Amino acid sequence: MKKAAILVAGGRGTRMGGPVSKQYLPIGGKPVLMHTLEVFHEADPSMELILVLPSDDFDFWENLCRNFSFNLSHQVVAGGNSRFQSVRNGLLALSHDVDLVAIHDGVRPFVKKEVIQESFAQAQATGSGVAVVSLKDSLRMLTDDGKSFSKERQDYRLVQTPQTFQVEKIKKAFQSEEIPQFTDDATVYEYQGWQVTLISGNPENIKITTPEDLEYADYLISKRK
Ligand SMILES: Nc1ccn([C@@H]2O[C@H](COP(=O)(O)OP(=O)(O)OP(=O)(O)O)[C@@H](O)[C@H]2O)c(=O)n1
Ligand SMILES: C[C@](O)(CO)[C@H](O)COP(=O)(O)O
Repeated sequence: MKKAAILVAGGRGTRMGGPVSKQYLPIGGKPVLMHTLEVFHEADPSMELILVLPSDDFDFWENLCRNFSFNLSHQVVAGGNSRFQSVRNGLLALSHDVDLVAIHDGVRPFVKKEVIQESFAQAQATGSGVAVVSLKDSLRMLTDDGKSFSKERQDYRLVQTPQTFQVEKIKKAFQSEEIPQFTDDATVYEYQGWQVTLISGNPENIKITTPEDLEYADYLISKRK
């Protein structure tokens, strides 16, 4: 089974702020995206790697790779105006012989290679493998009249990436017209009437979104050394 990964990094990181988009910021002395590409390569060195970036950033990324002597082979593809569109562009760039594809946020560098491997195993067996984690806090639902009521937290999961699929099915799913509910790839897949398979993610696989996340990312990297 030939595998590929699409790492989406076509966003602008508005919640992080700052002059440089978050996917290029250094953690542990190296840009976030280089960590993410490396863990996918470690999970399976034969995996095809596709990196989706804003087209304005192509030269910037090439220079970063040169400055960091980053030689891991990958294909760069132009992103779209939404995450959905960036994923769709990545899917269109896959080689024709790829059977399974992991879709992953480029700004989640702390995914464990075992989670990536399990997501591929489940996708091969069932069509999909979507990383989720349990909630640690209690949960409340807000009502229109300004009140709230508690919900059973064991009935819910927080959804991460990777979200891995059989290529034929996820390509078909992404032919749908985009709707606001498509905040992740599992939702696009499910919209076809197909059930997704959940796998256990790793809790430290955070989506680096705000400046506090970057501080936590630095802490996680420092613990590895
Ligand atoms: N048009 C877009 C928007 C988002 N993404 C990617 O989807 C992932 C998750 O999105 P998010 O964390 O929201 O990133 P941004 O859109 O960059 O952040 P913000 O919403 O704060 O602007 C990121 O790796 C981001 O680069 C993308 O590939 N193309
Ligand atoms: C795909 C995702 O990371 C799963 O949790 C999430 O839905 C992305 O949301 P965002 O609003 O694009 O950051």
